[in-house]
Amino acid sequence: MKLYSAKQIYKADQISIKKEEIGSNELMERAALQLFNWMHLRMQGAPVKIHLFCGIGNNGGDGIALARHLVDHGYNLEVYVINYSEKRSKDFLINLDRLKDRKIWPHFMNSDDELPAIGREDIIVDGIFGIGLNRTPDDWVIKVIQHLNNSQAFILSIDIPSGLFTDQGPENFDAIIKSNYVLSFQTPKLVFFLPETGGFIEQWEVLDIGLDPEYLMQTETEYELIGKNEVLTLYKPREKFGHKGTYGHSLIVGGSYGKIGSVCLSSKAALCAGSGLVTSYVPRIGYTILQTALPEIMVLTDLEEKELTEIKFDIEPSVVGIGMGMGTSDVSIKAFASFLEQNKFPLVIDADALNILSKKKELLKELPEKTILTPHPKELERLIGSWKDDFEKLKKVKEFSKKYNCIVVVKGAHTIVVYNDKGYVNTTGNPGMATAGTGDVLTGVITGLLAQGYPALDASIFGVYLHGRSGDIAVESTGFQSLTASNVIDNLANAYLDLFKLPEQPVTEEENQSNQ
Ligand SMILES: NC(=O)C1=CN([C@@H]2O[C@H](COP(=O)(O)OP(=O)(O)OC[C@H]3O[C@@H](n4cnc5c(N)ncnc54)[C@H](OP(=O)(O)O)[C@@H]3O)[C@@H](O)[C@H]2O)[C@@H](O)CC1
Ligand SMILES: Nc1ncnc2c1ncn2[C@@H]1O[C@H](COP(=O)(O)OP(=O)(O)O)[C@@H](O)[C@H]1O
Ligand SMILES: [K+]
Repeated sequence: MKLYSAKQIYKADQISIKKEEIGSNELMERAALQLFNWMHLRMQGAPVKIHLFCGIGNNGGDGIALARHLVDHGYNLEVYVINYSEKRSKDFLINLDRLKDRKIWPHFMNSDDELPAIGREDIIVDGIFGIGLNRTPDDWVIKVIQHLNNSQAFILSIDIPSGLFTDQGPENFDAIIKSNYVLSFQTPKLVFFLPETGGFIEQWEVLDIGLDPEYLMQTETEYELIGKNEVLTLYKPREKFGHKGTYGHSLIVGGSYGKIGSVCLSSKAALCAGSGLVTSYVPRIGYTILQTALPEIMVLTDLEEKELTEIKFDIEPSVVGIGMGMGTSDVSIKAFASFLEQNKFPLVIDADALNILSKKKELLKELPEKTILTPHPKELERLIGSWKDDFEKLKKVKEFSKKYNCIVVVKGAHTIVVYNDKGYVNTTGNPGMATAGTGDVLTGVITGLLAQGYPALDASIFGVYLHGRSGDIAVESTGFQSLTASNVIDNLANAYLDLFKLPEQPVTEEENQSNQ
């Protein structure tokens, strides 16, 4: 699913109005009806108190139009207009008049007005600011927003939590509504998925207001949201006459005294992702451990007992996944540097190998094209330097990707795979995965996919999705706290099977009767 920018949404808006020969207030009416239907389906006329807070732009207009439908259906409603500007939008005014025709007078709130009492069992609808926010709200509006956040009532936001910019980082985190549910028009917004701002959205859903499909389809976006539909097109089925050679040979290089487990995890993950063969390359101390833990895997060892001192092998792997548990001692740095200088195989680079690249940036030019780097936030910071907000971070990652022609997997709750100017935002995974070794598993999965012939970008996007989906299936039986990296590997099989499971279909009346 494409993630459109505010500018693109406004454009879609204009094109739809022109093509369909409708007024902009008709589009607002569609939005309001969708909002109303969503609420009405769930509330079924319940007499819960609804506090509807509107701004004076089109987000507020949506709110005022929604108010009319709620009143027409007998809901228990209080409407407030936050008067933060004199410039009321045309469609806001049209809808305000329609509401007044029904003898409903909103409370117009200015900077000195007392804030209304809100019960924790009430519902707040937030239509203060939408995608038109272009500066931090005034202090008194921030106080209103804080008042709503502190009320503990359920907050339903129209389009986007008020106070959140659509395409830039926040300047003041106190100025943002903490939404329990966001009903977003036509497209979710990128900020819903970024670490700094994602916490302001508990759940979201898209409401289709019928913006011009042709424009939406033809328009390229900087970011795409990756779910099952997107990865299904990447999946490569196995061939009847395929053999283990067809599915490639992964070489996993890493480990040091006390950190051989990381190589076990990556190696097993590569195997379970479908790599035909897997060899692990470790210091000698790892030999017995790997041979005992993973009988399917071949093992090569360094001459040194406890750390890697030379990365040399006489096999021809399809891909090398390198760095987990490797350490950054002087000898291992040297080993990695001379490996890179001679290497001709595709690479997936993780953990200490990333830290070495950060220390010795001159090595970056040795990376083969489309090398995949999988940094967690700290590793990323070492690699590209610090950032002021998530948008600057992504900008820097894109520059880095272009400069070194590499793919950067920015790990997090919503991992973003970045290549050149484009970002792919993952939707699978859960907080149970914030546990030791899940990153090693990801490196193994991506390496295993590359070995099978997936192009590097596809392997990264699909690998991140599968890894998260395995974690989601695993957590159903482990719970968040007890999920381990091994559980993620054990469920890779289920994640693959899940790709082809159809969503549960609603049971029809006849089927229901014939089952009785
Ligand atoms: N195509 C779609 O998806 C459809 C979208 N629709 C809805 O429209 C919403 C966007 O509406 P919008 O453009 O009128 O902007 P909105 O967010 O209501 O802000 C209002 C105005 O406030 C101002 N302003 C900004 N920051 C400020 C600040 N800090 N403090 C004070 N003032 C500030 C700024 O004006 P300025 O003062 O800069 O001239 C801005 O224009 C969208 O989210 C959706 O709900 C639907 O109706 C149907 C179709
Ligand atoms: N809250 C979360 N939601 C979803 N995925 C998460 C969350 N926290 C961590 N993960 C995933 O778990 C993995 C952790 O990787 P990393 O920090 O490198 O762990 P390690 O170094 O222990 O292997 C990443 O793939 C990350 O996306
Ligand atoms: K809003």
